[in-house]
Amino acid sequence: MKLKRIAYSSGEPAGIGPDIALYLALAQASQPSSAELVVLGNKQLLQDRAHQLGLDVSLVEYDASRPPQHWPLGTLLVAEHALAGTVTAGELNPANSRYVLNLLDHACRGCLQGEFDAVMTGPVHKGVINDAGIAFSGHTEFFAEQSQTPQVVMMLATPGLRVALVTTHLPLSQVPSAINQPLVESVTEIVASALKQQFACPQPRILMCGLNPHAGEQGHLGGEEIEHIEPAIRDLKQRGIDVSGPWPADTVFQPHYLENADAVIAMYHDQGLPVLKYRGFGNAVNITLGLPFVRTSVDHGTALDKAGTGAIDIGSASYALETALTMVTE
Ligand SMILES: NC(=O)C1=CN([C@@H]2O[C@H](COP(=O)(O)OP(=O)(O)OC[C@H]3O[C@@H](n4cnc5c(N)ncnc54)[C@H](O)[C@@H]3O)[C@@H](O)[C@H]2O)C=CC1
Ligand SMILES: NCC(=O)COP(=O)(O)O
Repeated sequence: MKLKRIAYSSGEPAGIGPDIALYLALAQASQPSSAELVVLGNKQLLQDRAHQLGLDVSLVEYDASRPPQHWPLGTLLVAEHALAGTVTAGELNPANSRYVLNLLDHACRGCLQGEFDAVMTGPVHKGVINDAGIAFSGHTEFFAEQSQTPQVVMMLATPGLRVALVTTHLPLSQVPSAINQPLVESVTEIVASALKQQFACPQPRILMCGLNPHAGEQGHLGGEEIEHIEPAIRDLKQRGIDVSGPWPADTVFQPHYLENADAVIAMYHDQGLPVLKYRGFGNAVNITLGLPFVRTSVDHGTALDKAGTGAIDIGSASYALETALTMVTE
């Protein structure tokens, strides 16, 4: 079988994204025999970080014209991108924001054009990218826009729980007006189809959260359930999708409900993700559903306080890599 070529965009240079690449190169479990990992990043930065961490990693320049191959433990293949400013672990420098975006551009273009079979993203710092004058709300939205995909879905998964979101990086004040019946339906359809095709759930069972406390309490605590979410559920059921709700979010995340479900759909970021991270932080993956390519990501952020210290956990990165590989080989 042909080896898969997976891109790892190493993200914010002052964060732990580069450290993750170095530790992955040294971890047997993270060197799958069926894939070649290409780190999109900067060789000097990786060399400096390896030195800071006391790691012995051999950096090899990536050549896109050569077929993927299996590299020995301790070797890291690097697709070179130039930095614009100095990098100090833990200290953000807006001068490097364009570099971060260049990594994502390469990843997206490479996946669309067949250079890469999938991308796993390292963490970026959304704030510093915006500080540099570049509007950016997240990888999810960036990859959707770059690949001209009108609707994608953010789903995080850890063993025993998958949580997908109707809205992603939106100020809380804008969430209620963003929720409407067509959006709830299209998100649910993407989740149901991905569960079937990419996650081996032949008959996906989906639990849908309400937006308001107690799912609106029959309209006494908010009207979005009656106006948008319930009609969407009725339509989806008529189309054969096994979805129930709207459930109060403080009820549905109980084992009693979750044990009979393949995914929960939450209405907004902080309704679903804290539960997911409480259950599986460090052993969870973020997946963008609906893109024309496979994109997975770590479940955490830039961890600026840990960059260059060696006190990091690469569990989520390993899981994200493994998930990407499973998704491209299925
Ligand atoms: N996939 C991505 O690109 C994501 C990026 N972010 C960005 O990260 C930035 C910082 O976000 P925070 O809320 O501080 O979350 P964070 O995940 O960076 O850090 C929260 C805490 O967890 C620790 N931590 C995180 N990952 C760790 C790891 N692998 N090993 C050991 N400790 C780890 C950190 O040291 C910190 O104490 C924000 O700008 C945010 O936008 C946040 C989530 C995902
Ligand atoms: N909390 C997860 C998160 O915000 C990651 O977003 P994205 O950069 O993957 O879109």
